[in-house]
Amino acid sequence: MVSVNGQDFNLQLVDTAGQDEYSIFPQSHSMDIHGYVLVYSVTSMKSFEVVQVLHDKLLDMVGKIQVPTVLVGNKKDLHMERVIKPEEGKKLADSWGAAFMESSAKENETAVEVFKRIILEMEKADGNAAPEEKKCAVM
Ligand SMILES: Nc1nc2c(ncn2[C@@H]2O[C@H](COP(=O)(O)OP(=O)(O)OP(=O)(O)O)[C@@H](O)[C@H]2O)c(=O)[nH]1
Repeated sequence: MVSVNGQDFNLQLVDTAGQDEYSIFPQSHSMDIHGYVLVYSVTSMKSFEVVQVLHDKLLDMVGKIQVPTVLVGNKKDLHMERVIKPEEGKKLADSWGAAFMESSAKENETAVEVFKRIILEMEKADGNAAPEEKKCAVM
């Protein structure tokens, strides 16, 4: 349960198995899913390329030009190993019409923030017409 703007959201999370750009994206990943969190590592150019391929596949699968998405650059605590600048992540997210943030799984606070952001994106897509409590499925 996550609270955003005084409203409680029941989040149901679906984690994908490790993906690479060649893996098939099962149709089930588009059924009953309201928003997507795409995560790359700021220490890996490969992962940054893979999220771009995954995003393309995702749009193909859901058949829309935009879906509520948050692009997350994770491992921001690894300063010495960083290869992707925040501006590059932001630019990519902007090109998708998605929200962007950087996080560290080592900081609980940024992890919670990711879920708050995807709820806001889903709300935006939903036109903010909100019943008392919502169920959201996030992948
Ligand atoms: N320093 C640091 N390490 C992290 C962070 N997030 C994940 N890791 C480490 O990165 C490794 C992979 O993390 P996972 O959570 O298994 O990554 P994943 O993308 O779910 O992996 P698969 O889906 O199994 O491919 C683990 O050793 C984590 O401890 C982070 O924010 N900072």
